[in-house]
Amino acid sequence: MIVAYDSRTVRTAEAPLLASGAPLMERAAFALAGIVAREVRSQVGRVPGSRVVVVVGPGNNAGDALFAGARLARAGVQVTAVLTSERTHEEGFAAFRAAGGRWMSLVASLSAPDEPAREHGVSVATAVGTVMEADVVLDGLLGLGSSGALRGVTRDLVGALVRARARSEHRSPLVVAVDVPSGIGVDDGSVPGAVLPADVTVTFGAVKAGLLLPPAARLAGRVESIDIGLSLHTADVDGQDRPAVRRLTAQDLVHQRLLAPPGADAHKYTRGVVGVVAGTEQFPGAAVLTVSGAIRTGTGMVRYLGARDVTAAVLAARPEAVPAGGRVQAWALGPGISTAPPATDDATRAQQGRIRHTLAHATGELSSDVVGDKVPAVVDAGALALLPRACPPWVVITPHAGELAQLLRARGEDVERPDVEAEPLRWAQRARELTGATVLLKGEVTLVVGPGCVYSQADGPAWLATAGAGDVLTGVLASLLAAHSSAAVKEPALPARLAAAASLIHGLAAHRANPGGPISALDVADALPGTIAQILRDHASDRRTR
Ligand SMILES: NC(=O)C1=CN([C@@H]2O[C@H](COP(=O)(O)OP(=O)(O)OC[C@H]3O[C@@H](n4cnc5c(N)ncnc54)[C@H](OP(=O)(O)O)[C@@H]3O)[C@@H](O)[C@H]2O)[C@@H](O)CC1
Ligand SMILES: [K+]
Repeated sequence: MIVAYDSRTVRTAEAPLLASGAPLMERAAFALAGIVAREVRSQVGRVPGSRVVVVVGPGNNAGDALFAGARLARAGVQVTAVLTSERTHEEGFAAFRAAGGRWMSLVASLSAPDEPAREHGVSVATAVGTVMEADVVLDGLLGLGSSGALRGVTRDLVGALVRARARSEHRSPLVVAVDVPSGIGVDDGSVPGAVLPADVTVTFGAVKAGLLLPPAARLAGRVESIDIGLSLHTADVDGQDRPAVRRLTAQDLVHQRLLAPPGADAHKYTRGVVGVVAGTEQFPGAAVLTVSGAIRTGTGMVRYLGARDVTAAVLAARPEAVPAGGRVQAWALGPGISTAPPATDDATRAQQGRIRHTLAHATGELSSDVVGDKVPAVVDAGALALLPRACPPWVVITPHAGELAQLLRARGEDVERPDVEAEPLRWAQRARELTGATVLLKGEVTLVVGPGCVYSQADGPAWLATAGAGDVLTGVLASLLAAHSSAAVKEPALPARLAAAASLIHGLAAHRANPGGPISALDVADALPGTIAQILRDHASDRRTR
């Protein structure tokens, strides 16, 4: 599992070490210089004689970059620092100059106003020209201390660099962000203004939440986390150093038994029975995809409920499906059903009626003596408008940004799709507060918000943004919830973990369906069995040796 922390937690963990004189910045700069040297070597084949520019701001983030720059200069790299502020990290700057680093400043005076240096007050255009000739640029403008959009000359420089890189047809330097890409919301992953997109982010002590959260996550490139000696816990317990964001890996699916091969005494109810209410004559494919997603994830049995023609389509594609009600351990509700009640046709009205009835039982809203009535449910597409006012966490809603905005508006929030896209964490958390449900917000990076936990999964290729892919995900998630049905009702955070697991499996299946090329939703469903077999093969042995 990858875990990420907010800035307050990281600073709290740093404080005692700094007080005892632990050389945190030296450790950070040492590791940073090593990674930059490796990147330079892979870019230009050698380290001495290569060109690196460090762009630096006023604080300790600049200190990391300048000390790393000093190390690189001593290794024979031509290093130039571009200063953007009247003050910078003094010791770092002194070490950098002592190592032979060159520098220029965008401000007219740098702590010594009378010093006649031609490097003072250079134009943004001059700085951009220098950066664009480099092999690697280090973004050491701002780190944990950043607040809001970049301001002043820092904003001008970053804006000009973004434009120069977009214009440059041939080469532009590889960007290594120091701790975080400067200007992102370190804690919430927001992107309030211009940010220089990084190819690599070298982050110190712990991954910062904003590096995993959309939309900033896509500006971080590959994230390399450097251990500088902070001790932070990853456990699921309340406390100051609880992770702000988690990301599951394939290994977690096996180690946490989210995926497990059936035991010798397994039968369909131990493997889980999924009930699907999806599809109408207008959108029969959604029913096929949802049912396929559940069956191909290894569920014990799928019951399908819908109109006769849609049932025929489901059975033609998946003869294993059972076209009748009965005991169900998790529901998949809503794909292929119109999102705008009241429905104008009988078939949609019938499906909506089934969904209302199912949700009333599954959530425990209708008191019932029937054992196993309270069961997890995935609420997608057309079922979102039918969500009860208050839900337990074993109801998992799976909207995309537009659907989430619609659901929030129906609950009195003034929010549109672009607002959700700009601050997905904020709005997913708001939806959880307002509904009580676990929220899986689909996107390039999928967010899952459950009670006291946030997961961020970025596993699928961009090709996965295709019609029907969400229907398959609904089936995958219902299958996992059915396999853990009673635990998911008892443990409030388990549905969120299973939702993150479903997103991960779905993303990996998309890669497997056609590596590097176009995929259809049914291809993703068909790739699920092989993907799951691969995950179990790859990680079963390391589980045994733990
Ligand atoms: N402590 C240690 O030993 C270790 C620290 N480490 C490193 O230190 C980094 C944190 O350093 P930090 O706290 O000095 O903050 P940092 O982000 O460099 O500068 C903040 C200053 O920027 C300014 N500013 C803020 N927002 C702005 C904006 N939007 N636009 C423009 N300017 C803005 C604001 O200055 P002001 O504008 O108020 O003058 C503020 O004071 C951390 O990320 C890691 O890299 C690691 O090496 C581990 C060991
Ligand atoms: K930075």
